[in-house]
Amino acid sequence: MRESTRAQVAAARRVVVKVGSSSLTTGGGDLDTAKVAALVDALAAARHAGREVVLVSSGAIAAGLAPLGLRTRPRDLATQQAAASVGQGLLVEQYAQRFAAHGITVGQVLLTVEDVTLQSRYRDAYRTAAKLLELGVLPVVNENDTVATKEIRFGDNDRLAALVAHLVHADALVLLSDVPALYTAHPDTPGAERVTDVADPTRLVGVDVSRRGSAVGTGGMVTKIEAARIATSAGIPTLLTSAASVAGALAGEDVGTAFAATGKRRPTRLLWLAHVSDAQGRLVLDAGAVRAVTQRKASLLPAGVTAVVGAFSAGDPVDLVDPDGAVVARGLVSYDASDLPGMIGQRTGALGDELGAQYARVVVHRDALVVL
Ligand SMILES: Nc1ncnc2c1ncn2[C@@H]1O[C@H](COP(=O)(O)OP(=O)(O)O)[C@@H](O)[C@H]1O
Ligand SMILES: N[C@@H](CCC(=O)OP(=O)(O)O)C(=O)O
Repeated sequence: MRESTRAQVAAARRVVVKVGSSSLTTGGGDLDTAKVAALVDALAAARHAGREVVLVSSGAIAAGLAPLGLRTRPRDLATQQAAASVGQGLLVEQYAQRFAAHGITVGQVLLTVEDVTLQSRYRDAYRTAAKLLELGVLPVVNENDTVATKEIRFGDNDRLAALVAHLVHADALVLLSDVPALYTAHPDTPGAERVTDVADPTRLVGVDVSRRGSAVGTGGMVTKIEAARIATSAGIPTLLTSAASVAGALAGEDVGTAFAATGKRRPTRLLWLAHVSDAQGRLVLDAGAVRAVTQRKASLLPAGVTAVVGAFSAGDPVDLVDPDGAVVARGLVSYDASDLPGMIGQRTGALGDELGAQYARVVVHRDALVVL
């Protein structure tokens, strides 16, 4: 029989643990040092048991509130970035001090979307993380909030954690929040029940995650489910529970919601493309091109495109849709939207003769394309 997801989490040698702002803050939204200490104790015990831990921690904005005299979490991006700039150092200082008391050194890793999407950058990010782990350092990861702009932000750390789990070749992902598990509806709803196991994402039909998360967190359960989907589709078992249950989760106890691994690993860049990016436009494909792209895994050629929708630039993610408008794939387009109308429907050879060799290229290369 296949090992249960909880047993896989318990056996995982390299674990990514993500903790949300809601689990690290006081009712007023400030950093709660007692909560940080409790988390550190549990993770230090895992480390001393010979496991490798990568911590993805939110809380930079929360930690910056008090020093800036802010009473509530700012809504505008610029003030959030300023708060994160002030708070990130304080957050890592907390971790560094607490882990040092257990004889563990931490290293700060701040990532942007590009670090896990551009091939050269994610190799660098992987190398750094691998070296830190080899040196016995516990990486503390957060989004590089101060430089990330709205268009290219993860926004919440749930999806970042799933991509980091993939990046560092983790054996399991543990998502910690302020609720013990995913419930069939918001936990305040009468009759809401714990979802104990999710064999595959189709089992979530009917689970209501529409209510927003806590006042300090971002994304609520929607982004946690999305993170679990990213990780499990890449072969990484995922457990969602409260920060208070982290030790139980790492020991394989019957806590939280366990999401079973459903797929195999694939390049990180393509994971991002499938799950995180916002498509900037659409290319409508004829039936032959749909078959070529989805079944033969071929590149998309100008001859198979019947219409172009949106104002995208070369390099942007676009959706590839079938003649009925259903999204079949997503890819990074090689041309600006304004270049395409003169090319579509034509054979690449003819285009090369007519417009020059640079126009004989594919519209979306198969290496920059993910079938959905
Ligand atoms: N079906 C559900 N099950 C559990 N929690 C839910 C559900 N729907 C909404 N939530 C909310 O999601 C919140 C956790 O998300 P969030 O505040 O973003 O946390 P974090 O800071 O840990 O990322 C919970 O506090 C809860 O209010
Ligand atoms: N990077 C931000 C975290 C964004 C956020 O709020 O994430 P989360 O609490 O995990 O939903 C911070 O450190 O404040």
